[in-house]
Amino acid sequence: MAEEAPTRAGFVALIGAPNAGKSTLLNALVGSKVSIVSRKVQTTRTLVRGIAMEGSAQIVFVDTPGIFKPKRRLDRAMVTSAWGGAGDADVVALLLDVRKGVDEETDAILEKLPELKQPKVLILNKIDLIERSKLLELAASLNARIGFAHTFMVSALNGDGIDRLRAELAKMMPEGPWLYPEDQISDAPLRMLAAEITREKIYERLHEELPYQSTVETDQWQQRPDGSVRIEQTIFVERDSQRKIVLGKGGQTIKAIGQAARREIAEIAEAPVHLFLYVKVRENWGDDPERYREMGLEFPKG
Ligand SMILES: Nc1nc2c(ncn2[C@@H]2O[C@H](COP(=O)(O)OP(=O)(O)OP(=O)(O)O)[C@@H](O)[C@H]2O)c(=O)[nH]1
Repeated sequence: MAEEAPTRAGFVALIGAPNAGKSTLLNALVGSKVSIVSRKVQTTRTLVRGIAMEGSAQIVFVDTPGIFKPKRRLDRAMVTSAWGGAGDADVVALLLDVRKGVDEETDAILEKLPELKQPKVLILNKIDLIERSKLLELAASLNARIGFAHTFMVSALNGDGIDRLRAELAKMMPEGPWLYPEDQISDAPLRMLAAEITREKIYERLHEELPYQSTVETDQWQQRPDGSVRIEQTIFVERDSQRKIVLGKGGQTIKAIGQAARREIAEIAEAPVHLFLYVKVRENWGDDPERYREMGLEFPKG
């Protein structure tokens, strides 16, 4: 039997200011439509943005929104955990628009980067827009400031440097089994985003009664022959009293949550959506470190 290369899999936290070209880069790296993870949904937690395959390696790109200019109260409260999300990743990648250079926000990010222990890489994007001498100058000055393991110069728009970037990131992934089954790679970001949208709708309506006490999982994402999508999600709460709050009187609350979520999910899915929501009590939810990890939150120790 021929010896196969060991499988590798890991997370790359992609940090980039708005308009640095994250969506364009992910589309180029992943080769499927991931830009659906739109500007509109300003979520706060670590989000899977796309999954790239390179040989036997699986590279899961996660986004840590909220690091740049946290505006909303919840966002501000969660910035620490957004950084925590970056801390969980195997590689932290800083994406920079070379034409824009280092502005105030990026400067603040650069200040914080050394606190993260894992390898960091610098991705200089939009190299099609500036002169080579300026590009090299920028690369040199950033490398003098932070010990980047690699510096990549790419144009996400025309594809320059993308194959090399993907190949090098693959080598940085730890050996281990893939994190996502192959047949879910293309819709994993959508599943997660849909869960995030529903969670956001719950938060909008119930944050006083249910601060951070629910999670949402997308159990089913099924394309139907008529072009619509059937989605089933489970909302997990800690106690039966919370389940009643989520359901509301005569099911009014969950109905409203479902309607609002369905509208937004249909936009990202670009298809009519049938959304089915279930509410379940998960006992001792708060004691399960795995749940915290899934949300990109650190498990409170001690
Ligand atoms: N010239 C040039 N333009 C680029 C390049 N990459 C991205 N852009 C453009 O930069 C703009 C912002 O790109 P997006 O991919 O939407 O960037 P983003 O705002 O970081 O993505 P989100 O995080 O999803 O909001 C778009 O107009 C892109 O076409 C590049 O390599 N060269």
